[in-house]
Amino acid sequence: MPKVLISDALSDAAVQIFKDNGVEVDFQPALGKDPAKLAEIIGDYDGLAIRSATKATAELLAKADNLKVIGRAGIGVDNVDIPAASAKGIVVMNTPFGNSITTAEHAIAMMFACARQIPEADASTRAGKWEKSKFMGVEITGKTLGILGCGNIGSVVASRAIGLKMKVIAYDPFLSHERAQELGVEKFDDLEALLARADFVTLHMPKTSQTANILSAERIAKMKPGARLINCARGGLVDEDAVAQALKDGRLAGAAFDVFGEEPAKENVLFSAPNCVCTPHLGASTSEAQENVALQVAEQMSDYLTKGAISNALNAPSVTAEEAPLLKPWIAVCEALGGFAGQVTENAITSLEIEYVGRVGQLNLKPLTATLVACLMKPLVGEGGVNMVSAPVVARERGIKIAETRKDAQGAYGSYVRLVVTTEKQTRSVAGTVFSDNKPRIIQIKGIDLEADPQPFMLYTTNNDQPGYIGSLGAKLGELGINIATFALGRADKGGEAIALLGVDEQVTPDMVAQILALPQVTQAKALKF
Ligand SMILES: NC(=O)c1ccc[n+]([C@@H]2O[C@H](COP(=O)([O-])OP(=O)(O)OC[C@H]3O[C@@H](n4cnc5c(N)ncnc54)[C@H](O)[C@@H]3O)[C@@H](O)[C@H]2O)c1
Ligand SMILES: O=C(O)[C@H](O)COP(=O)(O)O
Repeated sequence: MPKVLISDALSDAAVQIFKDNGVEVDFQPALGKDPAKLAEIIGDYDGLAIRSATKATAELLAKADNLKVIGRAGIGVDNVDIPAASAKGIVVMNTPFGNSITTAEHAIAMMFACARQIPEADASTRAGKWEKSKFMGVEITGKTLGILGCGNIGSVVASRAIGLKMKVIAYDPFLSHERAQELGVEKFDDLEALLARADFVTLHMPKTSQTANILSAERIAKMKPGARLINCARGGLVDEDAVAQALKDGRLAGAAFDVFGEEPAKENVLFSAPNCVCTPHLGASTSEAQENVALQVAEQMSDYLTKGAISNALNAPSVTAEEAPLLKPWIAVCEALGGFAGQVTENAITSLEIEYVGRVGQLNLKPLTATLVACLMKPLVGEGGVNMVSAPVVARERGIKIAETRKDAQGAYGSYVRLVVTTEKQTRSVAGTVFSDNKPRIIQIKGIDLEADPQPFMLYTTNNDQPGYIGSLGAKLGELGINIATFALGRADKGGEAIALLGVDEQVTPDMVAQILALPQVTQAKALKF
């Protein structure tokens, strides 16, 4: 039974979902704040369910020897080292929509709070001051709202703001003009032009290396005098010192921050700035959103751990629960083809062409290609160096071009996968299919037909097609104490090149390979391991 650790304050609805799906679960919500203790026990778990308090750093992941999936009950995954997770084959998934409405509502609430200084007015009233003239606010109706990042949350904010009779303008390089029109927002291509125009600016973009400090001191200086700034996206997008100074100088009339450069924010320059409303990262904190994201993440993680289905992953292709069983036998074919090619290829690979022929071409090809490439790269980069999650990136880093083609059913098998590997010196191919027993077979090597059943240990030889070879190979293996489990043969033409792919009961050692190579007809011999 797979085992999941919940190390953050997820709704306990997640616990029941895991149990109902046959997943053992440990609910330890305080662990996210105790990285040392988390590191001690992480090795016991197949899955880790988190919010933003748990930091899934490279150091933690180095100890996570059994971990297969990290599920973020929420949106932002800047607390997960995704490259480190990918390198270990850990799928990272989030719940991209579950808290969008709730967070958009918080941004709107913060806009009102800062337009009417509600927190300060509340504190003053409770203190018995009745400072009616001190808290002069502004109307929102008719004002211009500038949205930075108009994705899931930004577009909900836009629709609510339009309902409040605001004019909405948006800066988002990935927002199409059609989508902007559909949302009823005016798209700005120039961020500074938007800043000069907007009465309120609200951020809804992820924090990445491109967006960090996007509202720098220079840009804050270009905001419309008297504007108000809301950040319910991520700390680090805005220069907090510059905002505090602009509030003190009166250049900005107000600000509202839910997120901070350093969290938990026990101290921050904004806390003492005038007209600044602060909340402790509450954007997603409604019972509705927390239930949504907890249920969703528990379903997604269970589906992956028990059925191999992948959804909302940031570092792996999606596979539905319906697709997973259909893909399984073809994944085995891709493992065999990639494993074979990776072990027999001796020169630097420049390109791979993967042909999906017949019905296999109707499946989701991304996981098939990723598996094939991972198995092919393993002998080249080492067992721990690549997996299905990291394979496309590792291949790209090595300058290997990958092409996928779908072809109509053809040949005796109708449906098969053919891998063509081009190196600096030559082009070679290997093909495989699924037999009626739902097991993989290698059906062609270098254009020569054969039928080989992949085995954990194999021996591959090429030879000149002359009488006596099979006998001398069998005798040599007998002499070496190697038991033959399966024996597949093929040849191009009579007297031409012939191939043999044998399943054997134990690993053929390099010394044994040298003795096989010494047989008169042999041109190539390789010990293979799958
Ligand atoms: N305060 C909270 O509790 C809370 C809750 C949920 C989400 N968030 C945060 O809100 C942010 C937005 O979430 P979302 O679900 O809307 O994400 P999303 O991916 O749906 O939208 C983000 C948008 O930002 C845009 N973008 C990317 N780079 C940009 C750039 N350089 N300039 C302008 N726009 C850019 C993208 O095109 C996209 O449209 C994330 O950072 C998320 O972590 C915070
Ligand atoms: O990215 C998110 O989903 C939000 O920042 C919510 O974070 P939280 O789950 O820690 O409240």
